[in-house]
Amino acid sequence: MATLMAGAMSVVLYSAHLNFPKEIQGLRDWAQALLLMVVGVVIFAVHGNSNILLLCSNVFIVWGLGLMVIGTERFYQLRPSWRLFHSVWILTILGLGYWMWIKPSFTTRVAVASLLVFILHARGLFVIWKNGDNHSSTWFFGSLIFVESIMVMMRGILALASSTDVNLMGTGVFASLYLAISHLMTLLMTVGFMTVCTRRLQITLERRSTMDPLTQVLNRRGFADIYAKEHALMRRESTFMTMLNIDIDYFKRINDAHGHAVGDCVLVDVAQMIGKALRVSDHVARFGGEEFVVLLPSTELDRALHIAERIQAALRAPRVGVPPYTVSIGVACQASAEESLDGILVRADKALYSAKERGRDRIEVAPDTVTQMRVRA
Ligand SMILES: Nc1nc2c(ncn2[C@@H]2O[C@H](COP(=O)(O)OP(=O)(O)OP(=O)(O)O)[C@@H](O)[C@H]2O)c(=O)[nH]1
Repeated sequence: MATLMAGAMSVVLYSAHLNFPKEIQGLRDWAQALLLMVVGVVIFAVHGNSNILLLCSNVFIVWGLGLMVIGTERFYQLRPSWRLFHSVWILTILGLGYWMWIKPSFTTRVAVASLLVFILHARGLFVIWKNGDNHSSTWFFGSLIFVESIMVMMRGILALASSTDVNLMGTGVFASLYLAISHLMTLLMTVGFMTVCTRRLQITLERRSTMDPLTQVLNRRGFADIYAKEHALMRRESTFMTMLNIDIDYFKRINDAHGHAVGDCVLVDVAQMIGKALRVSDHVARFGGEEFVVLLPSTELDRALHIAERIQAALRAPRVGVPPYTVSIGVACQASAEESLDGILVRADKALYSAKERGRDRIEVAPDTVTQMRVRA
């Protein structure tokens, strides 16, 4: 029953894959893996004494477990290890076939199959350990695979010790425990997939709501969140911060002359070039259209002007793939924690307006900035 429910859950995973094919990878493999494992378990339940059906059942289960590893690798944006997948799959068919028909040995067969499955689990665990974040969903997912691998390893060791208890058709204590845990694990594994998937979804949605999709820098909302944090820090440590309001000159002409697609490339270019000119502690956002805002924490006017000049020079330099363009920059420095985001934005905007009025491709400082700095001094 638990296994059949896991099969039903694969539909949920598949529909999540259809909704977020790029953001959450690996879901399709996980959904297919669950279905294959369900098929394998059903065949095992009806195989009676047929070796062919037993082999088919194992092939489906190992196929499913292999796809689970591929899905986990894709989920963490790694290249899928198809070589391992195919090797384990082929070795399962050859190994089981050999010890079923050519040199029949039940315990060797179990030991070999357990080793191959253990290899797949070990790879899955390694991927999660190396790439998973320190979050309860990752721990839960990893723990399930860990328990599964321990069970499989124990079965392999017991088989090597020639214990008859590893026969899953028998009534031994270990066999019953193994079957019960395996069925439960298949169901829990779908829960594990769902928890890490939900976590990834949460991160994706948060990112979508705070990032500009075209340029991949912050949007207005994301910028406001960052500003609030920097503002609190500024109040605590009594430092300065500076805002640059950057606007592309005659952007409409670029769109008109080269088309909207090239205009979009210019916007991406601006975001990238600004990003390169900043420290990791600085923040850049696109406020819509061709207007960008940069927040420079703990930065006084002189240093901010130097950064603004560096950005202008970098953008002025000719580059392949984008038409030449310039930017105007308005600079406003915040020395008082009493001022709000809107306040400093208005001042930076006024400075930008004045740069535009005075001929563009210029940097202008908001007049109140100098007064503020003097008061502060
Ligand atoms: N390609 C592209 N263009 C955009 C986007 N958002 C706004 N625009 C265009 O940006 C142009 C802005 O034009 P204006 O506000 O007149 O400014 P400008 O031509 O840069 O002139 P100045 O700012 O005065 O130097 C408009 O033509 C908008 O259609 C976008 O996401 N992509």
